[in-house]
Amino acid sequence: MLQETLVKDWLVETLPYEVMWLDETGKLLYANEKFRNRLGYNKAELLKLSIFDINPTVTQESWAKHWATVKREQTYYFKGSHKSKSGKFYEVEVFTQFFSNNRNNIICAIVNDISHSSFYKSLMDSTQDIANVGGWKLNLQDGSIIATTEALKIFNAEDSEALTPANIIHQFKDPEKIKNLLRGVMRTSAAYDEVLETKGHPSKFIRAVAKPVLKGDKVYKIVGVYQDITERQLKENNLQLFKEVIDNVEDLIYVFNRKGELIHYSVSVMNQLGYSKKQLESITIFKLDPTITEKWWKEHFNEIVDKGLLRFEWLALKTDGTKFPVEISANHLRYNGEDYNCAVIRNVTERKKRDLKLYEALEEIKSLKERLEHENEYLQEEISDKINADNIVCKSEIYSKVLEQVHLVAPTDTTVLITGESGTGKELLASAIHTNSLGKNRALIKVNCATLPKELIESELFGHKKGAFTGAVTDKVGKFTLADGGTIFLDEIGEMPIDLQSKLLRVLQEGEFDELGGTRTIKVDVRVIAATNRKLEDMIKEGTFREDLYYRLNVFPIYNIPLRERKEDIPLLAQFFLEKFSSKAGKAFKRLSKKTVDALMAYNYPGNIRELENLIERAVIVENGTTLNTGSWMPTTSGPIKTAELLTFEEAQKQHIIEVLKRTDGKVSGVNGAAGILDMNAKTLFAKMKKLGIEKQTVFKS
Ligand SMILES: Nc1ncnc2c1ncn2[C@@H]1O[C@H](COP(=O)(O)OP(=O)(O)OP(=O)(O)O)[C@@H](O)[C@H]1O
Repeated sequence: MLQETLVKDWLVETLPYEVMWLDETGKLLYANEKFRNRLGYNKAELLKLSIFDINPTVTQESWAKHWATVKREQTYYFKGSHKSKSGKFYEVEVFTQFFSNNRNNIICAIVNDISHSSFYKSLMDSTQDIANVGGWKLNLQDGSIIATTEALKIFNAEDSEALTPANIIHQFKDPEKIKNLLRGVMRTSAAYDEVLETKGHPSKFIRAVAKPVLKGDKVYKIVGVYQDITERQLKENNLQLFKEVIDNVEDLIYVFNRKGELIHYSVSVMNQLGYSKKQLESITIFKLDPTITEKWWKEHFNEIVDKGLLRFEWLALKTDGTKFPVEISANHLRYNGEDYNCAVIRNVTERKKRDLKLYEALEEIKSLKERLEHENEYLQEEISDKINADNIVCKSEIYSKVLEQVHLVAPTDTTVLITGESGTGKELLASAIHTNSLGKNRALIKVNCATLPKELIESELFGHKKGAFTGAVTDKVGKFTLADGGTIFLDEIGEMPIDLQSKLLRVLQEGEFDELGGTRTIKVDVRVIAATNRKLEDMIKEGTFREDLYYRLNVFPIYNIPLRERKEDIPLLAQFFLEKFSSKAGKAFKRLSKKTVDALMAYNYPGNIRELENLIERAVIVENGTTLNTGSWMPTTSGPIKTAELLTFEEAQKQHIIEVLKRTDGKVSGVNGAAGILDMNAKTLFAKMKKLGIEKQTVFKS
């Protein structure tokens, strides 16, 4: 029997369950080792305890009820919580059995700690783990709290005790808030569901949910959940940040669906267009802009879906009816199988204003350019006004008077004698007289008396018959015959040999002459224009020019003024030559710089207009650009002419020719010859040299 008791004791002690025996008063009669270990008591301590120590939620009243139930049912199963010696609670399932022996009644309870073991528990744990959710239950009767592992993990707590209201509030950044929430649920059964931020770095965002469990109208327990939503919250915070960024950008951002319904918009839409949040709640593109038709929207939407992105300009409409220019980037968005048009709209009013200003500035530049062109045209016109039909440039009053004389005498058949320095334009005046004369349709026959050898002048002027002199192999028609009915221009008349002068006088007086080597007298009706740079009066005195011829020629004298005496003409003449030679040389010159004009004006031009003409021709060759600037081509400015330095024109010509010949080593014609440099016909230069007594020996002697 004893043996049997021992075996039973041994069996109970080694059972894999916690076992305890209780009497009717709730006193512990026995507890096996497992039970003692779980609660943390030794055998002696344990035998002093009652059920009220082990489960503080049990009252005398509830124990009596429980006793009665177990007695009646004999076996009874329930779940509850036990408190260890250290004060920690843990959940248990209890199988109770009622024993009655010789009026000794006991309850034998087999207790199973289910806080860690059950399948459901582990399922719940992993669910909690995945969802970062931890549960807790606070018993308001005894202040005991049970919390799941996940709940402990969220707060880095070792045991449930850390989650009691007194402990938990200090975990949060705003302890007052959680305190109030807990107070609310305890006192007024107010459930809560809040997101609270914990202390610490980094902090956590915890969703705290709690509900009262009522017994009658009294809050008996609070069950709650903590959920770590830090990650989600941060995402939400970021999203919120993005949203704020979007809302705070200047651009308007709209998202429309295919139907044209406004799905999302930035706050700027309200600010800039004047809408309220409510007005935008269920608005469509058609209300936002009544100019948009359903058909247009459909096509536009499809185009965006097709191309992915469309950029265009538009006028945004404000609620007050005013419009402003915008630039729209419409993007295709595909989300959850739906197409959206996300439009970013930029107010371009300022840019447009700038564009307008730019446009206006451009227009102004254009009109200035046109004005300049007109001015240029005007200048051109002015020049062409000054260049008359005879290609004579004239601005000066003094020269205008000369031209007046030209026009006065031109339509008459009066003989004209044009005098003036070389290069002043005597030949040009002769042409002008001719082109304004009645015989203008006939050619102007020109004879340069200086270029012809003396012995040939007669035949040149009057013609000859074959055999008239040695070398006269054919008949030759003279220039007077050619000029019959028209005009003959006798240039350098001062070079006319004295013995021919009487023959010329006869033509002038009687309109007839005898053909050289012929028998007949030829009658002609010729208008004579003669020119000379020599002082004929002096020649008369010297006996080299017939006085009667002089008077016959000098019926209508025109004195051509040297350029230095009509400097006002220089700018126009220079411009005229610049254009003439520029187009001839294929250059781009359009104008002369002021400096160039000033320098040209400062020069005295012993060679007169011809010298200016040659100067510009040279400049056009050596320079480039559109504006002619001064350069090496410019002659050194001649200062005021001192009387003592003044040479006679002939002497000046002689010295100049000698100077040139020295440089060409006496070469007169051909490449690099003096005639080329002096811009003269070689024959003329030979004649001139002869006349001036220049011989090669003279050149190399000096
Ligand atoms: N007023 C002018 N406007 C434009 N060109 C002119 C003017 N006067 C002269 N010229 C030009 O100057 C150059 C010299 O003129 P022109 O040959 O008529 O002078 P000239 O007095 O006859 O000279 P020379 O006595 O040496 O024969 C010519 O090319 C001529 O076209």
